[in-house]
Amino acid sequence: MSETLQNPETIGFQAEARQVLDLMIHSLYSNKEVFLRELISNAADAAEKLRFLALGDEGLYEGDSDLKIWIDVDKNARTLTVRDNGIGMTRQEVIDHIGTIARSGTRKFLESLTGDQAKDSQLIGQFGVGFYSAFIVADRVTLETRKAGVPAEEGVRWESDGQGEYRIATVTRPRRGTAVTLHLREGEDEFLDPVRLRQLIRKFSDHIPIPIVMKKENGDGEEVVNKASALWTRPRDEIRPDEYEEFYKHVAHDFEGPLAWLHSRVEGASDEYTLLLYLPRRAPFDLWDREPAHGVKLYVRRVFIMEDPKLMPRYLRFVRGIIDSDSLPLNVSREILQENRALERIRAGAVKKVLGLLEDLAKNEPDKYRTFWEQFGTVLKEGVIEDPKHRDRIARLLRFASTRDEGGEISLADYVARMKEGQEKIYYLVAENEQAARNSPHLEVFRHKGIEVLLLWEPVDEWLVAHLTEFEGKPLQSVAKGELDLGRLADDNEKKAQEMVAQAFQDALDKIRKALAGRVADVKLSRRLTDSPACLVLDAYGLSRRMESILKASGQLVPGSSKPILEINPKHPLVERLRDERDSKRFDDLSHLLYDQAVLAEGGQLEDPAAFVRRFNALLQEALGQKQA
Ligand SMILES: Nc1ncnc2c1ncn2[C@@H]1O[C@H](COP(=O)(O)OP(=O)(O)OP(=O)(O)O)[C@@H](O)[C@H]1O
Repeated sequence: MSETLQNPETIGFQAEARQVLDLMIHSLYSNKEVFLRELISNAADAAEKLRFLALGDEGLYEGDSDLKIWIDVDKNARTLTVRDNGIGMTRQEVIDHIGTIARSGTRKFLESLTGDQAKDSQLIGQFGVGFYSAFIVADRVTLETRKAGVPAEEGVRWESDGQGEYRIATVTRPRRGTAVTLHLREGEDEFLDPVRLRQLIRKFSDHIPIPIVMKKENGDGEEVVNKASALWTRPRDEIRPDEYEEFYKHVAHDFEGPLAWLHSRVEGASDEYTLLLYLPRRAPFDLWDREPAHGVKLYVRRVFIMEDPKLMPRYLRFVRGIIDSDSLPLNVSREILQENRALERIRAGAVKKVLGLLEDLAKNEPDKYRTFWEQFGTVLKEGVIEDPKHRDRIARLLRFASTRDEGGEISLADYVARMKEGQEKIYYLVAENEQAARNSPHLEVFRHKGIEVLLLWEPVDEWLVAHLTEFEGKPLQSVAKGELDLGRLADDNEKKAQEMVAQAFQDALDKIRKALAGRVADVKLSRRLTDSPACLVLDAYGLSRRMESILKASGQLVPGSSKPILEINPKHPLVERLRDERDSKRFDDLSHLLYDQAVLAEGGQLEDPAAFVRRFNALLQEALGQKQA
């Protein structure tokens, strides 16, 4: 390396980078050989990107279209080099892609660490180890690169010891592509051993569709070490599970193996394509980002075209893998693809297959399905809203918590199968959080009568139930909206008794309405409550409070918010006390307290907490005073 360095610059990593790097080195040390997979994976991606761009501009090949990855060792210098003749990088790209370890989500990632090495190593894998895994075995890494199609003088050299900064300079590089040289740490000599390297390449990178080349043992020329054929083109029964798993780690940039996969060749009337699609074991950090970094990769006749999260609908955005089409034109651009009919058909086919895979897991591998649901259930729920065509299939895949089940694993089919004699509806409750759901006063009558209620508390659930109005002909009914309608489950004797009580409470109801004017739409006697004194109920079509606050938080205008109905339990001693209260000030205070505690029981926020405390203390003092007297 004797060329002159131009424009040398020393640049510091971001604040969190050192931490991420230290952690990676420590937590991945027991799997240190993964660095090789990561570097080869990047080199293969670079080759595939060039192959695609060269479809439109042959000149990018600079006369060399034989794409390869070379692995070289220099025993004297104790270096290992992974080199490719792929797309290469400009100086700015090196700064942006290689100089940036800490990307979106880094802080969240660091906060999620537990200090437990085994757990943290899984987390860091999920975060994406990539290029920086080189520092597990190297105390200095040099990267030289030159972008395809730019002059040789615009090469770049990047070097770092991973200690907080890197140096970058412009160099002359006649060869296009990237070479990453690892200056191995003391004791890492196994990575200078060609036999060991061959073994690792076959284990991790056999399926890489680009030839990986090493010098022959006898020093006589080069040889290809891997199979170098696209895995998905091989017959299913000839592919071992570990080959599927290694391929997943490469396409998905995941450190852990997949949860499940499907490999299928579709030969339709007008399209032929192959799907190799995977479900990850764990949700990635950017699952909730608007623009996730990764998605499914599209190939046309084995040529990589693009990686696009939009190849799958949003509610299946966790799916990874490849779609390889025989029928799309090779010279497609991203824009054309967005509107391509054939691609639309392929996407529709892929969605069906993924739903099929999920159904299969749910039926035959419930443990795996449980893992899937824990990681991605919230995302799948969006499908009910987003994909009306498959609403029924998706509804069958949903899992819920219920008043009968602590584990959150009830399917709608389970629920329907154990509905009570005479029960016509699927009852559910959407609450602020799990506790508020489980302890909600709205459930009292249902518990009393032994009717199961599904419990929901995720933000997406409000939308879910707005779109999922029925399942197998059974309407879904909120237990917190509208008149309590138990249909044929209602008891005639109870109805009569209630009419009698209503008479006795007429005056009291009027007075409470007056006391709470402006806060509630109405005050009624409750048939839902057995233990609590009061609860709030919404108009059958009104927006729930929670939906209102979600809409407000997302900056949307909420039309004149609908006030709730206060339902009171005439059998509760406090309510009886209120009915007989003659002091109008105390009557008012008690009425407000009933309302406020109904809000609190829902997990809601009081509009005027100070007033609540004042009233509450006044009554408390009175009660205590009475006791002392
Ligand atoms: N050999 C290479 N040739 C060209 N570009 C490369 C090469 N290696 C890395 N890059 C660029 O640097 C980026 C970062 O690589 P890195 O391995 O750190 O992360 P990644 O592969 O994007 O994702 P992950 O961290 O999830 O594996 C790549 O996305 C690519 O743009």
